[in-house]
Amino acid sequence: MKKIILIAGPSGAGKTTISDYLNEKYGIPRVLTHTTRPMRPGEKQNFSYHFETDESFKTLHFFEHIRYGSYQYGSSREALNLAWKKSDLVSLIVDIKGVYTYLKQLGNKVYFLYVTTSTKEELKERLLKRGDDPEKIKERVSGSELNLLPEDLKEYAHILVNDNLSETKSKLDSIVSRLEE
Ligand SMILES: Nc1nc2c(ncn2[C@@H]2O[C@H](COP(=O)(O)OP(=O)(O)O)[C@@H](O)[C@H]2O)c(=O)[nH]1
Ligand SMILES: Nc1ncnc2c1ncn2[C@@H]1O[C@H](COP(=O)(O)OP(=O)(O)O)[C@@H](O)[C@H]1O
Repeated sequence: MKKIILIAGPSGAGKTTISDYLNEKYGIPRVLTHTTRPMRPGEKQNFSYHFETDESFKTLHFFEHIRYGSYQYGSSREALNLAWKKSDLVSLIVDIKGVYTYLKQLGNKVYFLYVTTSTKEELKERLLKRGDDPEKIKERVSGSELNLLPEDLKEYAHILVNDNLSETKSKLDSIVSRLEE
């Protein structure tokens, strides 16, 4: 059965790192989403995201989309189907609002992985190290941008505390072997 590992959690928790690991070790492709935010150092067009202008973003057909500050983000059904053509198991990084949409539309095809760290300080340190703008970091670690796990999503969430990367990888190994059964 086709399945999607839906990855959500605070900025800096390790969502991209996890998605990259799943891709590199298990060939689980990431469903690329579209954004109008600028590329960060090290990011590549059509690799991290499909980077769009406000104009090109308007022309796309979205499954769901959201705005974060002055930037837009969205995921398309086309991109999901494209990834499912390559593999029955795919991953997708979304924010918490996106999780509601996917659970509603795709039901038991969704394996919801909520990634977090034990402390907010760890998130801030990682984001500083990653080279994020300190003003943006403040926004990302407060309010709705923190992407806390809402009470009503707890029953669907598989919580992964990513403090230690090697422990995280071994937890991911067990998750993948269960999902591939
Ligand atoms: N709902 C939704 N959220 C998205 C989409 N693409 C990215 N996001 C979320 O947008 C937020 C900001 O992403 P980004 O600017 O890359 O920063 P990051 O959180 O540091 O990785 C993150 O919470 C992502 O999970 C999308 O297509 N739909
Ligand atoms: N377990 C970990 N311990 C220390 N640093 C980590 C860990 N997991 C990820 N990182 C680093 O933290 C930063 C944020 O991770 P990233 O995967 O970009 O998070 P997100 O996609 O959730 O914003 C990156 O520089 C990444 O290399």
